[in-house]
Amino acid sequence: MSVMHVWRSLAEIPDLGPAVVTLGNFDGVHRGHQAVLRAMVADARERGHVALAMTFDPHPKAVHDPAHQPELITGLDDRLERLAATGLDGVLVVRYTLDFARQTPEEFVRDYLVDGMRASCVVVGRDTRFGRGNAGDVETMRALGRELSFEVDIIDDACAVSESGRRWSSTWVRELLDAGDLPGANDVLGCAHRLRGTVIHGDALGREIGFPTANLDHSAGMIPRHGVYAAWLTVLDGRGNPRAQALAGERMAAAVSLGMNYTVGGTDLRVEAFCIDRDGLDLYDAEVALDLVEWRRPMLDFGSLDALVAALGEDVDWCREVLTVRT
Ligand SMILES: Cc1cc2nc3c(=O)[nH]c(=O)nc-3n(C[C@H](O)[C@H](O)[C@H](O)COP(=O)(O)O)c2cc1C
Ligand SMILES: Nc1ncnc2c1ncn2[C@@H]1O[C@H](COP(=O)(O)OP(=O)(O)O)[C@@H](O)[C@H]1O
Repeated sequence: MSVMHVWRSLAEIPDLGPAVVTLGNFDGVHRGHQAVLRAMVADARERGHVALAMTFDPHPKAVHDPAHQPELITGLDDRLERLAATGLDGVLVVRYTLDFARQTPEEFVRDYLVDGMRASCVVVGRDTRFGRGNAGDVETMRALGRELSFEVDIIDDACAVSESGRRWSSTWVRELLDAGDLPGANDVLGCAHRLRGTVIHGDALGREIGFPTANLDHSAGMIPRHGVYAAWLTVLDGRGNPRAQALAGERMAAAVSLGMNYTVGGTDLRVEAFCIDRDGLDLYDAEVALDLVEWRRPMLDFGSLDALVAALGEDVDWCREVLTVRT
């Protein structure tokens, strides 16, 4: 598989010939997104054109309405990784600003889609909106296509609906994550929900009670319902820690605790992972990913460390079993 290009500005895009182009936030790159993108890639291949997408960072809502911006399902790194898996040839990441949003629909289409990305065909949903004040819609795109000589392909609704009849959507994924329904969320996502972060120092109590936990300085991935989860921990980058780097890419079974450590008087959100059957790890400073598999129970105040330790033993047994079944 060829590597997907990632461009941060129009000026970086080389001439790759005519392109089938789509645009969107692609939050989570869920199965609806994947279906559309795969169909588009297949169509581009048939035409002998390249398949390109435009995506926005930050999320437009974060710029227009910061008070109501949604927590993104993944950070940009995971969005790009998942976009690459659909076979796209390139992605333009547009730095979304109020200035960018001020372009008229025509300016945007001419400068970005036609001159910048060389669109021979633009793929959009029925409810697409673009340009200043969201003035552009499907009809605007069709009219601009006639004027500027590109086709407009409206996404087939069949692509957008799951077997249950509900439309695939980022909102659906967020609802499932809020409910702690990880098998459900992972099904809509088409892959495990991933949290990313750097391993930092906690209170150094874990090693005393026999359950050392890698504490994450959480940097990306929507925080789902608090509680205990079975998960896979992967070291993405040792970041100067050679012992962690030696484990890079290896998936380790983990019991994850996500929330307030009430038993020890905790009042802030902690994201911690105990790697099962792995003694003597050193993960400090590494960038790690947690792929969440299943929620077990809420965070509790056990009243004593002894009771907490007993519960952790049971949690770990449960996680070991869940992760053996779901490889
Ligand atoms: C699987 C698992 C479940 C946990 N559940 C709880 C819990 O229900 N309540 C709680 O107060 N702390 C819970 N913890 C967090 C511990 O309190 C925490 O790991 C311990 O205080 C050590 O923290 P440290 O890494 O900062 O040293 C859990 C930890 C793990 C690994
Ligand atoms: N099985 C393991 N799972 C997770 N971390 C481990 C494990 N074994 C050793 N470690 C190391 O121990 C650290 C956690 O120990 P802990 O006493 O909880 O300290 P802290 O409070 O700083 O997290 C982790 O950051 C990691 O480097």
